[in-house]
Amino acid sequence: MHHSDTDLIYSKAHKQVKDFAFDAQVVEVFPDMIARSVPGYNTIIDTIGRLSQQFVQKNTNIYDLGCSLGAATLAMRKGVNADNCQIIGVDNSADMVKRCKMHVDAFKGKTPVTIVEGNIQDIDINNASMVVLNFTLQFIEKEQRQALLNKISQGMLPGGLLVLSEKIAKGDNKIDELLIDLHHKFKRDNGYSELEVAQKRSALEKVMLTDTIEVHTERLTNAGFNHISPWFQCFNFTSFVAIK
Ligand SMILES: Nc1ncnc2c1ncn2[C@@H]1O[C@H](C[S@+](CC[C@H]([NH3+])C(=O)[O-])CC(=O)[O-])[C@@H](O)[C@H]1O
Ligand SMILES: O=C(O)C(=O)Cc1ccccc1
Repeated sequence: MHHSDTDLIYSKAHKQVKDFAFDAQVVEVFPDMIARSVPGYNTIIDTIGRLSQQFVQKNTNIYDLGCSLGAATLAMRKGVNADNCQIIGVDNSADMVKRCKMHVDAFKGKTPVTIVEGNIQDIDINNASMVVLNFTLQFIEKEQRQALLNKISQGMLPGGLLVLSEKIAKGDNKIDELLIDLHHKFKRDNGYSELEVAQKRSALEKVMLTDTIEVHTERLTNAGFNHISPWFQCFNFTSFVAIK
């Protein structure tokens, strides 16, 4: 197992910082990278587990879209009490999927899990009582986000729950500067250097585009969710619940 490896990807100066990608190098250090980079990540994963106890209905499907190494999948497999359910985790990074399958196989649970390599925009969503988009929508082209949420909503049952976690923007320059600065200080406190923070920021610039809480709420409303609210925010990281 390599999941305690330290993220040193941006520790040396790069002549040119390439766009961020979920390749083998990132997969190797991903648990360390995400825990040191996303404030509240462990709280959000634990809460997804708790929500699965409450919202998953018997004889239904549960989706973890952009599952990476399966942290939310494993939290839900622990949490689900309902009978005859299955969890489907999807990721389009072959390196992630390979390692995710190892994580899933390393533990046992009564709810079966299938990890699929694919684009979440192409897969079929049906009979779903819970869907997780934990920091995944932010990597989808902005013009394609509404269509994806519509498809998810159409595959969900009444009373079903979507958890949507995203890095957000406030649309107020002063506040955005403050929240980004707090996030960078958080990363500095977790051992990243100024250089690492700066190079990661430029690697993400073109591939991870943020929306405001208002834009996310409007999209979820348009997609047909009936009850929508942020339930978590730390700096510029927010998680929403949306109930069908
Ligand atoms: N179109 C796509 N189709 C499928 N997968 C995609 C797509 N675009 C990006 N991904 C995948 O979405 C994941 C985003 S990480 C999610 C963390 C996880 N949810 C966690 O709870 O630990 C978030 C982050 O690193 O900030 C990566 O594994 C990508 O390969
Ligand atoms: O590292 C950052 O600055 C982030 O915004 C979060 C993140 C975490 C892991 C992969 C990509 C982005």
